[in-house]
Amino acid sequence: TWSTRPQRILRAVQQSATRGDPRSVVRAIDQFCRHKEWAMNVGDEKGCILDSVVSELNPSTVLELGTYCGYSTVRIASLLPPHAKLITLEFNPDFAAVARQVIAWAGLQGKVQLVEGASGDWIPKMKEQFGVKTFDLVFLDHWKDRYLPDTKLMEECGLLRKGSILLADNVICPGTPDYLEYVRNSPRYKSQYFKSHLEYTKAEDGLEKSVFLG
Ligand SMILES: O=C(NC/C=C/[C@H]1OC[C@H](O)[C@@H]1O)c1cc([N+](=O)[O-])cc(O)c1O
Ligand SMILES: [Mg+2]
Repeated sequence: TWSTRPQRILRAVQQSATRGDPRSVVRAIDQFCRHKEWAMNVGDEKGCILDSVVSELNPSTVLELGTYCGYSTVRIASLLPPHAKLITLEFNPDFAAVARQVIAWAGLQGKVQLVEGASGDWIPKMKEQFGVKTFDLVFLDHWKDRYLPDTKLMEECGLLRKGSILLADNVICPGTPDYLEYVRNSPRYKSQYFKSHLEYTKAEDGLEKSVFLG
């Protein structure tokens, strides 16, 4: 087929969602992924858990690791207070190109900084490049074997403060066993598992919410 799945997701947004209406963008992607082609967005079920964590925390600084098509970027950014900022890292340039357009369709480009590149390269540069002190919330949804090394890197770079929240997708499916073991057994975190399902399927998955204790 001539297009890629992210490009077909973007087309679905442009055909079915209203410019400037984040909820219609989220709905268009969920409809497409539920009825046309599965894709690795956090999805509507886990997305509601994500929404409740963001709304309760009301964060000023958010880091998302793994943008993909921008689905969770739009969900998070649409709930942020006026001066809050969301930095989202994406390694794959084709995903990043689609995500920029999805975020723009939702009218959220003013709240979102999409950075292309590897999380391991960018995390040490967050302070100098983006004037970030610490993150109130980090949403981990990138390569599953990068969750643990990147969490340790964020600790080492002083990007987490007492009360910072890590919210991790896919801790059951595809699974992040080394990360789970770390945040559940480290005295520096208080962890909680939110049981759910793999996006658009009946398979079990869930989100792990971990508070950094400093
Ligand atoms: O690999 C997943 N996410 C990591 C994405 C990795 C790709 O996007 C970031 C990087 O550019 C890489 O090319 C994933 C996979 C499944 N899955 O069911 O296979 C479900 C999910 O929710 C996922 O986030
Ligand atoms: Mg995921």
